[in-house]
Amino acid sequence: MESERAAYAFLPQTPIKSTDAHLVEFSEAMRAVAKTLRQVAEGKAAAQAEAAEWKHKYELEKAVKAHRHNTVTKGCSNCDKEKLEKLASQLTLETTSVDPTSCCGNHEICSRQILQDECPGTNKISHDKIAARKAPFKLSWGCNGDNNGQHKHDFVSFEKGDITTAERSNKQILLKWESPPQTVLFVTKPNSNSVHALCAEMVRWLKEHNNINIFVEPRVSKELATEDSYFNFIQTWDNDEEMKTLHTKVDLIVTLGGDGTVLWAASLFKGPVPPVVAFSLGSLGFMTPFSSELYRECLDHVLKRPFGITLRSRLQCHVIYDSAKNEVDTEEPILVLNEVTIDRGMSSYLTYLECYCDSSFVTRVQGDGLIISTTSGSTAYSLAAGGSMVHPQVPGILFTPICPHSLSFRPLILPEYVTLRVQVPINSRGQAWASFDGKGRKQLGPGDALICSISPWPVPTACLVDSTTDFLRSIHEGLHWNLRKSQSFDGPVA
Ligand SMILES: NC(=O)c1ccc[n+]([C@@H]2O[C@H](COP(=O)([O-])OP(=O)(O)OC[C@H]3O[C@@H](n4cnc5c(N)ncnc54)[C@H](O)[C@@H]3O)[C@@H](O)[C@H]2O)c1
Ligand SMILES: Nc1ncnc2c1ncn2[C@@H]1O[C@H](COP(=O)(O)OP(=O)(O)OP(=O)(O)O)[C@@H](O)[C@H]1O
Repeated sequence: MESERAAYAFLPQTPIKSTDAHLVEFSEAMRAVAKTLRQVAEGKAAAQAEAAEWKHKYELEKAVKAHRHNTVTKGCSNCDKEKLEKLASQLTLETTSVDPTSCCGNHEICSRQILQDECPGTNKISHDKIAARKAPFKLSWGCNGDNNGQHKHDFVSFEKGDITTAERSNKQILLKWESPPQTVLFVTKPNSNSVHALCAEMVRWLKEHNNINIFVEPRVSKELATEDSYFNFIQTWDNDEEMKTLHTKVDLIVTLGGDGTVLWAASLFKGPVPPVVAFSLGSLGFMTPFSSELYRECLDHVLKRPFGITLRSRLQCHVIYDSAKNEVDTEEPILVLNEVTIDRGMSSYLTYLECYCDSSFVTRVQGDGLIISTTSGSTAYSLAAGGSMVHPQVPGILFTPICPHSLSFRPLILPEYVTLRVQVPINSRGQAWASFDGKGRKQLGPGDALICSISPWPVPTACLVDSTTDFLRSIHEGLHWNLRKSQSFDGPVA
């Protein structure tokens, strides 16, 4: 404070003409020094006050514990209110009025009540002291002032200005029907006799045992109808417009196949997706935890009881062509459950891509290409290109180069709320190709770009046990993660 006063005292002694730039600068600098000195002094005072308060709290707690110990060891039959009041009055911290009926359950003093931070009462001085120290603030989610009203109370709570992540967002999500599901959509791997036979069997069983309405893809509808007129009750769709309304009719999706069938089922839904129960009839089956042999028990369970789901985020991708950049983009986004890949396709040239994250430049990719993956896709192509395996409930986007011609291009994981732009530079030698969950290739020429961000429509997949158990089981049993012979017992002792 002395130094600050000296700095201010010095200011009037230096008459400044507004034309004298050096002196103006000097005077500004002096003001800055004065301000910093004041802040340091205030900081020190605040730290001392806080330390004193903590010491005080500690002493108070000690006194309360000692009192409690005495009362318990003496076997008191009633809460010693008088003693407690005396003890509280000796303390400078504000105390709550102690309600003997609420604290006397065990005839002990409720120290938590005494030590509460915000406690209305009569000790005005100490209350003011606490209020002055604690500047209230709010944090909100939303970027660039765009408050879209999407609050994430499940992840961070801001009680009284204290940031806490005690409430985690990755708790297992449970799906509980409020009224019984009535309609099931079957999505099946094509060209497989065993899948076809199982589909027919499951449809029969669901109709006869649960009176469920059934939807199947047009191809399967034709197959079943020609096979047996019994299946005439099965419904399907005739065109894309009808397909777009499927989510309003279907309660549950059953997939029979491998991971590709789950990807296919997800791709039928450009918006909300009903819960998916994935039966394993493929080879790897990373996302297909249910055994087809136990389909009766499994379907009975998911139709009648609450079950765990994994909310698998999807990426929504837009291709912006240089030739059409002035036109309004009317194309619907392409939604992917695994990843979008931008690679060199048939070209033998190096892919050259410029990448941006929101408005920041990320890097140039010079190699075979780039994978932008969801966390569900982290165990697919991204894994093969050296990306990390990520639990599907982790909110993030993976940025994994394919064979980069660079010694230091490590894969990244970015937060889920960013928008990525991958652009083929105008001076690029060749073309690039984008593919979506390994399908639907689109050519990108110089100046064309791909924009992607997390879609608001995730794919809820039913868990066999829970998200984490299922994920670990898949990496162990499907990918044989970290499989190694165990070290023998005998050998040198460390
Ligand atoms: N080099 C590679 O590893 C490579 C190359 C191209 C495509 N793919 C992956 O194939 C996917 C398309 O799958 P498909 O079944 O239609 O094609 P596919 O029949 O070629 O199968 C690819 C393999 O990837 C597995 N797979 C798919 N999604 C997975 C996931 N999320 N986690 C773990 N494994 C997964 C499948 O089980 C299958 O064994 C693409 O999205 C891409 O991720 C991988
Ligand atoms: N209903 C469908 N219509 C058209 N194509 C489909 C359908 N279901 C799956 N496919 C395609 O069939 C291919 C094989 O399917 P899938 O991946 O499910 O079987 P798999 O390869 O035997 O199993 P896994 O992926 O577990 O190794 C995939 O490319 C997938 O896109």
